[in-house]
This record gives sequence, C-alpha cells and structure tokens, in this order.
Amino acid sequence: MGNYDALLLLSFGGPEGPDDVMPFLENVVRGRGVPRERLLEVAEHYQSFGGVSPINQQNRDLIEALRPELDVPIYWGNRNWRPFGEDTVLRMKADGITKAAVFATSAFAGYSSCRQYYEDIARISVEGGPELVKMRHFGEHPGFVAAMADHARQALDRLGRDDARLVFTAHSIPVSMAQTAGPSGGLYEAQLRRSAELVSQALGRTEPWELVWQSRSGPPQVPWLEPDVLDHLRKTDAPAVVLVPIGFVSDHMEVVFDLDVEARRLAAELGLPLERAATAGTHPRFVRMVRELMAEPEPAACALSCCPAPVRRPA
Ligand SMILES: CC1=C(CCC(=O)O)c2cc3nc(cc4[nH]c(cc5[nH]c(cc1n2)c(C)c5CCC(=O)O)c(CCC(=O)O)c4C)C(CCC(=O)O)=C3C
Ligand SMILES: [Fe+2]
Repeated sequence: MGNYDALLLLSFGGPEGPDDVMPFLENVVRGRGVPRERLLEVAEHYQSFGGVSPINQQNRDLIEALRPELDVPIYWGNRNWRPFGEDTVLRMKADGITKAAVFATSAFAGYSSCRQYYEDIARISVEGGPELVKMRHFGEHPGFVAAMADHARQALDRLGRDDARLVFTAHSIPVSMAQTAGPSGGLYEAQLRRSAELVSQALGRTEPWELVWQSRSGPPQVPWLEPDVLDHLRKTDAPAVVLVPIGFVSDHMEVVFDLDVEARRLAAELGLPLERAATAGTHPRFVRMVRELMAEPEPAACALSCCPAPVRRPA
C-alpha cells in the first residue's frame, strides 16, 4: 500500500447524548450566521433520537469494516465533536506515525464538503507529527457508484414497481458557495449530477432522474440551492419515488430525519409510494474503494483559491 503508515478517518462528528446536542451545534455553527430558531429546530431533531447522532456509530462501523482491508492502523478524528481531530493527531504523533492518508467522509467538491476538511487538516497538524494527505473526491469512483447503485436497486426492489423515479438528494448549500465550488465554479452540483448519472447507468436505466436538495440551513434571506426535496415531492408527477441520498456517505442525522421522518411522512400524506436507498455506509465495494484511493499516486492538494470560505455573517 502507498507510502502511508496510517489512515485517518476525518469526519464531521455528532452528539452522543442529550447534553452533547447544544455544545455540538454551537461548534458547528460558530460564526456561520445560522439563526437561533434554526439551531433550536435542529436540536429537536437530535433530541428526538435521544440526543445521539447516528454518524459516530457509522464511523465506528466503517473503521471495523476497513481493518481487514488495510495493513496500517486506522485513526478517527472529527471537526465538531469527540474524538476531536486535534486529540487524534497527538496520539498519532505519540505512536510515531509519519504520513497518514486522510479519508474525509465527504465525497464531493465545495467549501463544506472539501475545503473545510483542508482547514481541519491545517488546524490539527502539529510539528513533528504526521504529514496528513487528503484523498481525492470520490463521488464518481466506481466503488462509490457501485455501492450506491446496489442500494438503489434494493430500494427499487422493496418498492416493487418499475415505474418508480430515482430522485437523488444532496445537502443544499448557499448558491454563492455552489458558484465558487471547484477551480472554475459549479463543481459541487456538476459532480453530483455526474455521479447520479453513473448510478442510473449502473442500474441499466434510461429513464430520467432528478437531483434535488435537502437540509437547508442559514438565514432565510440567503438563497440556497433549490428545489427542496419536500417541495419536489409535493409537485412531482412521478407515480412512485426512490430517494437516493447521493450527497452523503452514511445514514446520518440529515438522512434519518429529513428523509426517513419528514419526506416519508409527506409521502404518506400525499399517497406517494416512496422508499429511501441506503447510503454507501459499509458496503464492501465502498470499503474497498478506500484501499484503492490509498494505492493511487498521492493526490495534489486543491488550489487554495478553490472553494473559498463564505463571507461570515453574524447570527
Ligand atoms: C455540503 C454539506 C454536507 C455534506 C458533505 C459532508 O458530509 O461533509 C454536510 C454534512 C453534514 N452536516 C451535518 C450537520 C449540520 N450541518 C449544519 C449546517 C450546514 N451544513 C452545510 C453543508 C453540508 N453539511 C452548510 C453549508 C451548513 C450551514 C452552516 C455552515 O456553513 O457550516 C448544521 C447546523 C444546523 C443546521 O442544519 O442548520 C448541522 C448540525 C452533519 C452531521 C450529521 C449528524 O450529526 O448525523 C453532516 C455529515
Ligand atoms: Fe451540514
């Protein structure tokens, strides 16, 4: 395997109990101008799941699935909650790790999905500690595509009808952030569309699919990518829908709340047959992809001008 002596799984982090929820959310939105009401609403989503985000267990499961695949130690650190990346890197240094591949749990270009992980790497890196090399975007990698296609197929089978439409979903982001994603802009959406098309092709489908957005945050006066998945379901002429959360790598809170609770409830009200495809999670082909990424030539870091941080607004 390449010349890495460890893998660092770098993730978002999430609360592990009711008392963690508000401090976690404060970490996430520090300086990002997310209105208080939105924060309290999202806190309720977490509290309705006992204050526990599924993302941490998902990451633990991914690490267990990766162990037999890799011949180097695997470390885990987060941006917004324990185990914090800062602490993990100190352990890696103490263990004598010199150069680690960084697998960020986010597949596509953009500030939130890519640049912010570079910022994390810069912040947590320490003198005499491991060099941290971020792996490339993987939303169009055959391993990711095959895992998503497999899960979409299973959801189609559960629904049991061949007239269902594939409706891909991804996290909405501010329009300004979408416009500055990638070296020449628009790369978040462009990569998502290519990935969705590859999944559709892998299923041998020629029917049209759609890409819609979910989990909008931020102040209402700032435009974010649309249409929202719920608005889309209200208007769709599709006789049945399979939601494919292509923009997420595991079934975390946005997926289990915004899709499995909200979208499902709406579909039931509308009488619209709907299933949700699983995310890549620990699909064996996805797990193998991590090893394949580590065996590739060391990826060049994105240019610093790429996916700039949004202008900060006070809450
Ligand atoms: C593109 C994207 C991804 C996908 C790529 C990736 O996976 O990295 C993603 C993932 C995630 N987002 C997550 C959670 C949150 N995101 C928030 C807020 C925001 N997300 C944004 C974008 C994205 N977010 C943006 C532009 C904001 C506005 C504030 C800001 O500019 O930062 C907020 C604040 C409250 C609110 O929702 O308003 C929370 C709690 C969790 C953890 C879930 C769990 O606990 O299971 C995960 C994996
Ligand atoms: Fe988010």
